[in-house]
Amino acid sequence: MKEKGYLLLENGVFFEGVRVGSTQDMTGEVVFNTSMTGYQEILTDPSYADQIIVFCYPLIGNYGINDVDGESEIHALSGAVFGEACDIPSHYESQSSLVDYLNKYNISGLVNIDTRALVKIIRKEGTMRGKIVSSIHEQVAKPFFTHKQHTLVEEVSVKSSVYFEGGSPHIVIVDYGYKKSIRTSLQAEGCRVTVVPYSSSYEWISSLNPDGVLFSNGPGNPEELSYYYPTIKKLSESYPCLGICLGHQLLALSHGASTTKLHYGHRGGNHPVKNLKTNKVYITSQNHGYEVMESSLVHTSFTATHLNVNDRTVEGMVHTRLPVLGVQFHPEAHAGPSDTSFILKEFIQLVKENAHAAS
Ligand SMILES: NC(=O)CC[C@H](N)C(=O)O
Repeated sequence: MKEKGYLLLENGVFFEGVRVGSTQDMTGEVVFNTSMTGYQEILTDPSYADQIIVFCYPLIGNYGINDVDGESEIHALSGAVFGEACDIPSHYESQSSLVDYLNKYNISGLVNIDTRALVKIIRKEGTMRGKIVSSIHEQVAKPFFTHKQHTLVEEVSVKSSVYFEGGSPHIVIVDYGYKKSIRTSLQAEGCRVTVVPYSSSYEWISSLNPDGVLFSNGPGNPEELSYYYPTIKKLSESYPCLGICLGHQLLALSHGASTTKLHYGHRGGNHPVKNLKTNKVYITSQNHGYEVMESSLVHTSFTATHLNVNDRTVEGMVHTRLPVLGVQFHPEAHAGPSDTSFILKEFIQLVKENAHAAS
């Protein structure tokens, strides 16, 4: 028997659908992703911790779930909402259906939702919290927040350092909830990689003798990590650095810039980003709810290198003196286009050049 379920929004509006996966009631920030494909990568991106993902594309699950495309072992999201979930997938790599996958990993899901109407509300009123529940009665009075003692990053970061064999250079990833594709892109370029917990000290990281440091993507408000700004700043003054998404925001904040929350965020695989030097536009993969305020970069030695063509948010920056850069989008792709994969190559080149300069 199919069990009825509801998505209740903080503004009182609710949508009725059918429960799939875990039938546990869940709360989270309701965000939408416009990607047509890449649902497995999206469901396993740790940056979605404490969020309910609404998939805009009406039919999800067509090519099933495979053994290779997960971006992390963790399923940090609070829940997922679909128009239709395909239960007869077809693909040579497919190992299970989307619904079997949601069941296996205890992910609360909801199908048969008018995602178009739902996304219209979020676009108009802005991102808000919501709940996936089995019964609507008496829900409005119950809180939309689950009180947490710790930051979301603490939930998803590695607990101790992990080393991945490879050649040169040696890159340390400071893990705020990193996507596997960031590491594998570095390894594909010949790097050896050490992934360290988000709370690692400057002394610990420098004892690993990195040639470069990469601050990863991750969930939540970057300002929750203000305690770590001095460490991040010191690392960026000592090593070539790249920040991706949350890592980009943290680099900016640690140098004195500010961040603010976007009305409904950028989550999808076709966000146009303009390189301000060349005027070239790249189609990028994105997943962020906060932005670095362009006006605040004057308090730092960073200059904006990329802007989002849709709303002019800062999508990239470079330090004027140090070999340090940040991108708000995802050069590692997965989900989404790999058109900006050269950013990772350029970072490795920067690391190599600076290693030569130092020796
Ligand atoms: N993917 C990310 O790193 C997201 C960064 C941050 N949590 C934001 O929503 O803006």
